[in-house]
Amino acid sequence: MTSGIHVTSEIGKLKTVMLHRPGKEIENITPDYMERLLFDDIPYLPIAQKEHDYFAQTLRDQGIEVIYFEKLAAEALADEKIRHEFLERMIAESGYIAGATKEALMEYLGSMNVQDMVNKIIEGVRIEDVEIKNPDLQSLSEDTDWPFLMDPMPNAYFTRDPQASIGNGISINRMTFKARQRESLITEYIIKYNERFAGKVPVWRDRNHATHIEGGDELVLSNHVLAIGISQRTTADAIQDIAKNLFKDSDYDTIIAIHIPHNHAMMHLDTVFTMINYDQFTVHPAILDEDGKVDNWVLHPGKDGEITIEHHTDIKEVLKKALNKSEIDLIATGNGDKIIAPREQWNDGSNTLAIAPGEVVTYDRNYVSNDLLRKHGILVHEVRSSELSRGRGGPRCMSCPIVREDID
Ligand SMILES: NC(=O)NCCC[C@H](N)C(=O)O
Repeated sequence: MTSGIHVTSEIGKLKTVMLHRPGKEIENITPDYMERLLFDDIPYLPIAQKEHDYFAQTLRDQGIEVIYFEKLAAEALADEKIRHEFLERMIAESGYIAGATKEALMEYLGSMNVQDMVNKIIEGVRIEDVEIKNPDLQSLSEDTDWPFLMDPMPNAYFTRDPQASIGNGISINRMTFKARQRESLITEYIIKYNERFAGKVPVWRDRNHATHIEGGDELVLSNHVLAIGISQRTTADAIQDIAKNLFKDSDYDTIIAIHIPHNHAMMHLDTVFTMINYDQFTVHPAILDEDGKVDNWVLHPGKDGEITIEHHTDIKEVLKKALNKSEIDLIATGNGDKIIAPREQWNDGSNTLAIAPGEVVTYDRNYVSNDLLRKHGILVHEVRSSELSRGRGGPRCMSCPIVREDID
């Protein structure tokens, strides 16, 4: 076991990764709740789990240590006092700060063994799960059209987003939609109390903010350069805020903020742009204009804690300069075809997980993009994707690197 976090690139040999195996939370999605829960369809859980196990095994077969979010959480919450404090906060963030429902939830979840408690919180608590002994006005007037006292977290298998490993530290994210906001409370406890991380991981930005940032937008291009999407999920002011902290306390001195369309299909930068080698990236053509340009701003530390901001549109030139490369190979999703590119992007054809320079894990269904990657010299490990892809995230979204080897 390696302690702490060490991620100084998107592509350094992956040593340890955090996943979450989808559980019963997936079966708490119905057509009426899909939009609120950020799904477009209902995955078939047994197959989704099989596909996820295949993904985890593909990583293990490459010598990567796989650790699980839900297990790290249970370990972090072993102490009764910490567990009590966590439950109070989790229940408060689920809508019950005080009163009969809060007390009933405390009793119900507090009486479980810690792993069952964590799993149940992720799964969601239904109204009939809990007995409210002395009902109060809040519990009596509860909206019974909504079946949950505590909403399920079906997006928990996208471990990329609630946090992001950057250097030896982490950003614990204030997420945009209510459906995902409580996921990063679990991260907060893992980082604070799991002995693997406790006291060893600087938090570059915590979740106590009104402005939003999500891990799918945070790309670690090198040991001093980040790319961060200005997207549906990450706001420009949150980027400026994390920049201030990173420029002061870390080795990061360059942030390329890339503006992408603000929509569900392209919710994060990593759904349209990923790094797969020292000088190679996947890119969905829809983020570029007809001249291949995209608005981006490069942030650097200025004088007296100020930040300098330069506007650019030529992303190739910006990447060349930031990464000190003479050429950059941008590989178009679906080979840039009008039909294939959006179809494969929708199923995360751009969402590659690099496990070493020039070596990636991708969904098997994006065969045009995968073949193109191979033609560009990339080693591609395909994983199964019929059910997992229904949540709108691919191998990068489903993984949070904890340790990578440094690159030269
Ligand atoms: N990094 C990513 O792009 N993650 C995919 C998240 C999908 C999830 N259904 C969401 O809407 O947040």
